[in-house]
Amino acid sequence: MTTTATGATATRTAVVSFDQVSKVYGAVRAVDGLTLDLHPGETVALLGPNGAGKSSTLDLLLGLRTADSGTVSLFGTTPQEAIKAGRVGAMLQSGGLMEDVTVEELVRLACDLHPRPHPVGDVLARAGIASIAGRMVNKLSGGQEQRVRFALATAGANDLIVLDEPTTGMDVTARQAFWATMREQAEQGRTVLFATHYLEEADAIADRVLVLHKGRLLADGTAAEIKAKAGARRISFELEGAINEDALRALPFLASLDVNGRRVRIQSHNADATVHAVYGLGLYPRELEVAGLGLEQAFVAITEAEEARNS
Ligand SMILES: Nc1ncnc2c1ncn2[C@@H]1O[C@H](COP(=O)(O)OP(=O)(O)OP(=O)(O)O)[C@@H](O)[C@H]1O
Repeated sequence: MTTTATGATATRTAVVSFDQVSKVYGAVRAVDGLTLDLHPGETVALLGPNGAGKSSTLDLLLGLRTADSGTVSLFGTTPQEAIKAGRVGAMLQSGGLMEDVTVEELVRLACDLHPRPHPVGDVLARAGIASIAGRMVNKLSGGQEQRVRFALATAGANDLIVLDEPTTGMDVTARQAFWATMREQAEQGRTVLFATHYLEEADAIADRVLVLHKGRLLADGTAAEIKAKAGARRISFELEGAINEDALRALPFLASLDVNGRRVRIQSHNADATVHAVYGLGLYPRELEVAGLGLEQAFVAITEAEEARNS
């Protein structure tokens, strides 16, 4: 149920819906009771350390694997039905490209197979591969291959685009062009879900971030909310003279301490109280800075806290 700006309540079908979904490989719970809904027009980043279950989640979403329990639905139907209807485009990490064809032939094939295809020329141009359209697929660089995968994922009018670490191997220019295109897709109401190891991409591009750890959802919110959830702030200053690390380590609300030469870096759960205590030690911190955590630090803090809870 959604409440609109006018206060009216409307029901909208989730683009993706996971209800208590689990996937087990032997003793490994790759996906563990995952429940979440994605909505039209959202750009969602899926973050998690190696082995967190990101690829397994995307495989379940795309119907490439079957859940051991729970239900996965896309647009209120099964993943297979949604894909058959041409509503989903995917760009996965693995999976070789057909080799003995040119880039254009491969893209044309993808367009021919799509129920709602875009013109081949548009697809090539959008993916930045018009200039290499005549090249054999087996002669491409890693970054060019990624662009071809991207073209295949956007060969038709999909409502959901699923990307597993899409910019791996792309240079900075290709990466920027890629995300500009993805933003356009989201502005047109498409839902974009991407798994990434580049936290700065999640921070810059996603309007919603899902943090997965051991197959469970640890955090779900905007990048700002995830940073706030980590609950710590960064304090940085310089000290003159010998530094007594033991005294610093005993500061209140300390989450971490790093001393490098004269520079002291602290993560604190209560920055005001920690800084006050630094002065209380009779120290005179110079070039004092207090800032929130970056997404990367928040992500590490959240997953480490979960590890500590489980150990
Ligand atoms: N086919 C499989 N057989 C057995 N175990 C598997 C299989 N696929 C994945 N796993 C295990 O399930 C867990 C989740 O793996 P998954 O590939 O989904 O994680 P990921 O978050 O995508 O990791 P990465 O960031 O390294 O790509 C891991 O412990 C992995 O070893």
